[in-house]
Amino acid sequence: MTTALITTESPRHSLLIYTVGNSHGILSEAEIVELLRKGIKVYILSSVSGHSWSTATDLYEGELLFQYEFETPLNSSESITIIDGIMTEDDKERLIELAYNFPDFNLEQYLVEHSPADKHLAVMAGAGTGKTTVMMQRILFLLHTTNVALDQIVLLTFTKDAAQHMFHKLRNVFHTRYKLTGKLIYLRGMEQAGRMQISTISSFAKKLLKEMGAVLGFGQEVQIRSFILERRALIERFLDEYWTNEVENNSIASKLSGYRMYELVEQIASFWEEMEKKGFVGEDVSALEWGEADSSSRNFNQLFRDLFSVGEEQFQKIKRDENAISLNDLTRQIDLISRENVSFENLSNKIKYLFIDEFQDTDETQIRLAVVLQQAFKSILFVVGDIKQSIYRFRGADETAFQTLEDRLHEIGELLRTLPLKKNYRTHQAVLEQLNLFFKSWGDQEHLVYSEADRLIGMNNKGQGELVIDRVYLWRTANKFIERVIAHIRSERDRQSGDITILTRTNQEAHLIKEWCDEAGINAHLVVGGGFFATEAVRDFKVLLGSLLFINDPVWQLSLRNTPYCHKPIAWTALAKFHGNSQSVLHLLNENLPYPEWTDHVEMLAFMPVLSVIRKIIDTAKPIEVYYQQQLERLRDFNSDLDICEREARLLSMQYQKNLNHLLELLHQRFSSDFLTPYSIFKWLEINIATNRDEDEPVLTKTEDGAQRLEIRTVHKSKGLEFDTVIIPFTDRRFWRPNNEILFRKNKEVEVGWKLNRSSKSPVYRNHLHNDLSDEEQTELYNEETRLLYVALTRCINRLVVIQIRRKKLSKETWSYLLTLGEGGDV
Ligand SMILES: Nc1ncnc2c1ncn2[C@@H]1O[C@H](COP(=O)(O)OP(=O)(O)OP(=O)(O)O)[C@@H](O)[C@H]1O
Repeated sequence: MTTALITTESPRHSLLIYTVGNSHGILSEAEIVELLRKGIKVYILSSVSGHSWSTATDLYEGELLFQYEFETPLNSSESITIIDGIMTEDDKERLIELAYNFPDFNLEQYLVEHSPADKHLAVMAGAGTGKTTVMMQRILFLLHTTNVALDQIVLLTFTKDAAQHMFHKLRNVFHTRYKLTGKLIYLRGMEQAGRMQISTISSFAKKLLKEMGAVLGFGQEVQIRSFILERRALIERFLDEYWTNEVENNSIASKLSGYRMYELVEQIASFWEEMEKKGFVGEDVSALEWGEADSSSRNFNQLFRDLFSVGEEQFQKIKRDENAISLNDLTRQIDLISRENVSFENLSNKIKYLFIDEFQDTDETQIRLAVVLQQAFKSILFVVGDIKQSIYRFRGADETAFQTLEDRLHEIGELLRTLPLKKNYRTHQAVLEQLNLFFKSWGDQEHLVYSEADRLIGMNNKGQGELVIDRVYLWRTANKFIERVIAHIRSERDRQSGDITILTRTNQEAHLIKEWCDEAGINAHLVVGGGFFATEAVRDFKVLLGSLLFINDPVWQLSLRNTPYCHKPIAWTALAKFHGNSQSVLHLLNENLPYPEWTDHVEMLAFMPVLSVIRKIIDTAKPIEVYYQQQLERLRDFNSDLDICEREARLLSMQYQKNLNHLLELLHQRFSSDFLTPYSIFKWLEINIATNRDEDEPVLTKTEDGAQRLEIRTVHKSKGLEFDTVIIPFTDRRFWRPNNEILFRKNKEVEVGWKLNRSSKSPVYRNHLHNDLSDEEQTELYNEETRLLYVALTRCINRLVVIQIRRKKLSKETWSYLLTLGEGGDV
């Protein structure tokens, strides 16, 4: 038994008491409350019943600060006291034994959170088991028990969304703690969270590179660019020369098999990008092994071998000359810096603790980056993830991330301990029980790395949970299916006020659902990656700029009259009588200004900075209010319930405003110069609308909209999140494999398999290695689809609605088929 003398002063982070003789241990209730008020966690496991706690402890219970469990009978007869997780091996063994008797006490989480501060730790655990939650608690543990400052902790994750989510979670943790304790350390935490290094791995690498780039020949102001055009130009030049020589030799041109130049350029560019995503850059590319090919494909094989090796060399040179690198090889560049044995000493921030969430999605170079940083700063690593949720294979991640990290650390004499978590706090027990059956069947069939140890133990039994599998036998018409999906959405909305999310595999499916919802007058928010520049707020803003620039162009002026920057819209039909006479149209438009001060604002552009004029226009035209009215009118055509229409219109206009603010923020970031003109903004917008698929739409937070949210997301965009109700509508779409593909296998050297197939009617070209790698790829693809479905199903808290489409002959390559496996394969 630990005989530490407990005073209310001694614990810095937590106190765990197993008590035999008295219901609340060696401290009085008042002393316990005093500890809680200081932000010290208290766990009391008691074998004596009868203590009813005053309401003072209630506050702390829901916030993971206080836990009291009472259970009988117990074998263990001696009391235990553990302060800040420090315990002897003996205590630990007894605690493990005890934990069997206290199922609501989460020993696994306790051990992760309190693991010694100087040890690397990997937490590999299934969905909803509290990986992110325990990461936040771990940060508190470190703040309480070591002298680390928040800016010495780096938190990395994989997507911008997840980074934002993590930031909000951490701020919330500090906020709650501050509310409960009033302690300054938490208030400071809230303030500092904004300055902490919480980011995606690539933006973190970008920052490092800016500081360290000189070593690799990059200047301080190194740029990160996509280089799409430069790379294409390189390919074109290479093909031109290749083509010319070969035509002179009268050989290859005819054998490049009907491909047009631009098609080939496109294809080669996309293969090149794939290589980069998988981390093959510079010398790696010249060292790739292309093997042999049949006579019909031999020329392509040779072309690729030659082109990539020469092209990559030239590409590297361009990047250096331009003092820029491409996004995909960011972490790799850092890796190169480390190989130059550069000291990281001069970096502005030291990294004492490096946390990485969603670790299963890191690729090999990123793992090396973690190891490089560990070595450079002697950082302690804390990585969490779930290989069953590894869904970024296309970016180079695979299921081996944890093992690779362990191996790399081992090589430099560091030890990575792995701990599991098993209790799932997210999904209602009733739903989870059935989900476990699916997961087990996929594990049995080796589609998922899953064993009995991965079985999730459901802790959520609040309210009612339900898994609805709506088995739909092939619908004769598409309309019937749409009706069914919409009926589900409506009925879930009527049922409860929690968030509802519709999850799809692809962006295209998400857009389809959005269209169906729009047509049915249901306001649903589409959250797919990179949609920002396609939003109404951005398009309307472009029209505004166009009409400021082209003041005598009736098309722009008329378009403006149909945006919320105009108070009285003019219908296109009103112009019919002018029979296309642009002067007359312009005359009419000038008589109907968008709003009274419009002409003054146009004139201001001559002497005021453009962004100030735009601000004035927004303040005067009040596009958000106009947009609200427009939406309200539109919605009333669908729905007679005014309250509902007003609510939906309010949500839509809040989103519009959020997008507009985001755009203005981007403009400020992008254009800091005084010489900014409307034309430069216009051009920038035009390019981004046409090409930018990376910028995400900012999402309304729960507190902002305060109402039930209905969202449509791809599964990739749902990573790390949870929703009261999840609806999964498309389950019969066949897993998709591209016609053209490039595959890699790492043996002694890296082997490349490629396949070209323009359409189902054209011939297939491939090298022999592609034949070898193709089956493996098929299995990988299947397994990744299974993992994607695993992520989708595990996002739900209470209700899960899956529309399972069945046909007489159901393709095995569908989610529907995977779902039948869980029911014993009844297809
Ligand atoms: N000990 C706990 N007690 C109560 N609720 C908890 C506990 N741990 C986690 N939770 C809750 O369980 C839910 C899932 O937690 P979290 O998001 O941290 O899991 P995760 O393992 O990161 O999930 P995923 O991998 O699926 O994204 C959250 O709502 C969280 O607040």
